Amino acid sequence: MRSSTEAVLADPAPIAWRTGFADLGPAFLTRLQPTPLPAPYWVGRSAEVAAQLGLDADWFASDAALQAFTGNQLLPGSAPYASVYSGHQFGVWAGQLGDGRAIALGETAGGLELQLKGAGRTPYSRMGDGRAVLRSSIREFLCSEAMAGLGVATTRALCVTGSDAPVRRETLETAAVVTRVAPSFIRFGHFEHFAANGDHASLRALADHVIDRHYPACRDQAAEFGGNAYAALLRAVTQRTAAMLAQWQAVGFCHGVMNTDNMSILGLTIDYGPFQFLDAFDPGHICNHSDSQGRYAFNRQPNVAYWNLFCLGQALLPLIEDQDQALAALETYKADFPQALETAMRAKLGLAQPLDDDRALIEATLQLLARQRVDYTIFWRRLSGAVAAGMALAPVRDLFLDGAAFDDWAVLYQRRMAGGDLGQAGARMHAVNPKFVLRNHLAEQAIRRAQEKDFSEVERLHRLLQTPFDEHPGSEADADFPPAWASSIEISCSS
Ligand SMILES: Nc1ncnc2c1ncn2[C@@H]1O[C@H](COP(=O)(O)OP(=O)(O)OP(=O)(O)O)[C@@H](O)[C@H]1O
Ligand SMILES: [Mg+2]
Repeated sequence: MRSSTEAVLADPAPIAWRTGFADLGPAFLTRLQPTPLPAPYWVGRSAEVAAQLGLDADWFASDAALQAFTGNQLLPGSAPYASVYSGHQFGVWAGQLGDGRAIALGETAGGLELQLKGAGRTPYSRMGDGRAVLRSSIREFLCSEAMAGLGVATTRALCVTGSDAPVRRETLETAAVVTRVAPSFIRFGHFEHFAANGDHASLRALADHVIDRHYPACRDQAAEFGGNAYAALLRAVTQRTAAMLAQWQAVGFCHGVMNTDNMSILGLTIDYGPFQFLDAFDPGHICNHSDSQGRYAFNRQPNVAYWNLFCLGQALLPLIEDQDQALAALETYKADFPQALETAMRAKLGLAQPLDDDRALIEATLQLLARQRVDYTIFWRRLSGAVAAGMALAPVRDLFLDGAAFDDWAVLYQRRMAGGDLGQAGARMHAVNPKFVLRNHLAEQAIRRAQEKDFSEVERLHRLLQTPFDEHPGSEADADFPPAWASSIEISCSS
């Protein structure tokens, strides 16, 4: 390892860069270098993300790549920076935050930003050490890629590297760096920052950048909002956020820290901290051990997203100028989210053509699952198999303690499915109801092995979760109920 990040890798440059967010200037970011970590090693790598970036496979396996993605050597042409944002945390204005441990390497010519999470202190670190621990980095890597495999809008993870450098949390842990990839890492909090400071010129520059780069159609849609493209932007972000929330709720994903600084302007899932995929279906489940009030409980997520969008709307108001236009843009959430969720749930049930009563059937299904705390993922997968086998519901019924309640529901479901092609319905259901999700205990097993320097479980899970709708014979244990010890796993904001 070289002692300084000033050292530049030899040609040929593995990545072509273009200017992007960084062009907005010093009000938005601070140029700086990642802080090196000693003797890094690979923990996990995504060939799929590497291919999206057009990385040469041999180079991606090289020591040069290992050093670059740990922040130990600069990639040619990269000009790293950390950006400033603010935000509301747990419903309270938190003031200035910013990339306290994420350092952007820049934007590729293909329009993807690369960011090292855990690459050292920045001017926005406040009391933090700028680092991320191996445990949370593995969770972020695996979950980003698992969400992509599920078809959920998300930032991606190229790789994780580790180092034996100690990092203090509740106990002494070791450092790791996740290389994240997304078209943009701009958050609602970036807008809130400039609005709160009354810096409307920067606010406008940021909004124009986001429209030009990511939402060009908003210029045309401005006509619907009295010529105001920023109101069209607010509506577009609202629509994407509604779509993302419907995906989360349908797949049983609990984010855990839906602060406005963790809301992507592109409607991507960002910041994999105390997240959890539901095991037993408990609508009020709180996955973040630090969330004592349950603000971010599973069933509150859709409303929190709307609350967060409202904060974004407030921040954009100096540009939108007309409060009614802003409210009209936000209003779309109230129709879009339920509509998107209903579509997703109908697909999970295998219903091809929508009928008026579907909403009632969906509600009855979720209430039944909630009352009996049935495992969410296993229920849907077994139901898919049961339908494919011609309504052979016995294995699904086995999941319920109160069989009579299941039978009552089954009458409704069978009536709804009558006359349809069950083979086709089952096939459709298998394509939307995953067999595998990154349950906490699976991540935990991979983490424990990785802490012993055995990264095979990270690799195995990563591969499995890329195609979570496939059967993967031999991986039955990964699709099974969580073991008893899983309920004792405590996931907090500490990472
Ligand atoms: N160890 C740390 N050192 C410095 N800053 C930190 C650290 N942990 C969190 N922060 C900062 O605290 C704020 C809130 O943290 P939060 O947990 O939401 O984000 P994060 O996990 O660091 O990163 P991201 O949102 O980029 O995934 C952010 O400004 C973040 O950069
Ligand atoms: Mg965050």
